[in-house]
Amino acid sequence: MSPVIDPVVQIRGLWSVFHAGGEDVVVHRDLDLDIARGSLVSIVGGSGSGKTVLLRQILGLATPARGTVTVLGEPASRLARAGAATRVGMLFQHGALFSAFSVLDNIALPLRELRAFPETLVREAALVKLCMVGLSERDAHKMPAELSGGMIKRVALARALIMDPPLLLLDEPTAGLDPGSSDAFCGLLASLHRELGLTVVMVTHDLDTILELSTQIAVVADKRIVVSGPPQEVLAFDHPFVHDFFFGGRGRRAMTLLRERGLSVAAPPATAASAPDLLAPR
Ligand SMILES: Nc1ncnc2c1ncn2[C@@H]1O[C@H](COP(=O)(O)OP(=O)(O)OP(=O)(O)O)[C@@H](O)[C@H]1O
Repeated sequence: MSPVIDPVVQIRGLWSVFHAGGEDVVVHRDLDLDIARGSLVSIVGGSGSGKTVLLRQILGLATPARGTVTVLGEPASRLARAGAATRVGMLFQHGALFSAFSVLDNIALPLRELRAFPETLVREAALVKLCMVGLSERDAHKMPAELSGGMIKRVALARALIMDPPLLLLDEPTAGLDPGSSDAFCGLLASLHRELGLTVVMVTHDLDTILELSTQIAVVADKRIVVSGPPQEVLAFDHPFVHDFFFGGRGRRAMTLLRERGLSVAAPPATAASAPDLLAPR
């Protein structure tokens, strides 16, 4: 893995260990990862491989048993303190909205909690973010129970972005969405990434999303990052997880779908060795 200049996230020698049933469970062993400014990174790996724990380490919500996690030049543990929302926005997989609050109040919450700005400014900022995620002012006073799954994700995204953080973390952003809503949400992420110059890190199993959006893919296997780099490089990497995930049945279907949608993707190869041909240069 070649070092990244000026990384937004830099992880070195990370060990994540939990104590369960009287035993130590090692989830990450000596894991390294660099995330470059402005990249859109998908973290992939098998179920239980430690992807969500890795996001929690980046957020400073989990404590490394060993190693360092540096985010925007500071130890991640500092992010867990007040003011974190100005630096990192997080969309949790089950990041439910507060059901008793309107859409606008849900979005405004992190800003309002600071008690630093007048109410008119808070509401104006929330309205800007509401429109930024493709909702309209008509939606502002709706309650969460009145929203579709795709709208809920958009409101949660607007809330994550309320403080204009340079780094956005997403845990399974398209889980539970129908294919149409999932495509629309991917389109929104792509345009926000482009227009706001955000660094985006997402954990996802959704191959369409990974192949369509990622500038970098990081693969968690064997308790570490076994490969991290541009999609072409990762798809060519010889590892059983990479082979099964990208070239198993699901992977081939995703590649075919993307080709049908006009994304330049060559026919799946017989072996991973010819993977660099799969994706056109981005
Ligand atoms: N607080 C905790 N205490 C004990 N074990 C934990 C804790 N948090 C996570 N784990 C364990 O760490 C391992 C990795 O969990 P994690 O949720 O990161 O996996 P994942 O790769 O995100 O999986 P999935 O794709 O299924 O969501 C699992 O075995 C899980 O049981």
